[in-house]
Amino acid sequence: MKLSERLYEKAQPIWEQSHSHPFVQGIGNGTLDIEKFKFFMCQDYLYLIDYARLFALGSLKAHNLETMQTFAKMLHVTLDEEMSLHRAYAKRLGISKEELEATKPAPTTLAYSSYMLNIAQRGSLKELLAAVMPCAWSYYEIGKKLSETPGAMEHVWYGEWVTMYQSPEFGEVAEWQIDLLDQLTESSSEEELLELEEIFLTTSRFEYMFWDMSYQQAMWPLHD
Ligand SMILES: Cc1ncc(C[n+]2csc(CCO)c2C)c(N)n1
Repeated sequence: MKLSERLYEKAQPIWEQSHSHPFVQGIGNGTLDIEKFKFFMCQDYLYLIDYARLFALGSLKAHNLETMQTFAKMLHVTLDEEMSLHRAYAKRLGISKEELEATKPAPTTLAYSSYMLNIAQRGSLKELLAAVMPCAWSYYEIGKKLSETPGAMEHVWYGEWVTMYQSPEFGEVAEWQIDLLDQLTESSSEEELLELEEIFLTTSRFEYMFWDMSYQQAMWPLHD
């Protein structure tokens, strides 16, 4: 069994909770409160800045030129395509570029980004991939499922979001990460596979927490 098949199976209970979360359902059926979406967009923008750094670390840790190039391409896709979606949304939502960039990270954003950066800096390419994979993969799954709801891709606010994440281009990013980790773990020990599984499940849980944080607009306690 490939590692990705095992990870997919193990993560299903968590991913299903994300999919049925009211934030995700609200994007699909268009009922999500726009204030919650604004909160999400600002926090996600910060998240993507750190996520892009992970791709830079991937390039650094890659074993060959082709892998370096693909990480560099994903870095570009994140900074210039995915974050362009956020910049365009911010404009429509009345959030200035300065305001977007001055967003303070909420506890969950900080915990999630810090965890991934820590894993990626200390570990090899395998640990890095296990940490980043739920992001691209679970978003692609969510995008595809939500795009099946009639009207979801045409919704005045959430249509562009659904259209972007269900796109084959984002599917390819997820598939490339999956194939590379499967290839790198062909002869891994059970002990190593269990460690990678734990990382993958941890960032899957963080994905769920990110939806929930956005729904609750959960900032720091005791902040001014
Ligand atoms: C919390 C959070 N998790 C995942 C994504 C989605 N995502 C992050 S990087 C990437 C690959 C190419 O840029 C994708 C699809 C997000 N935006 N925010």
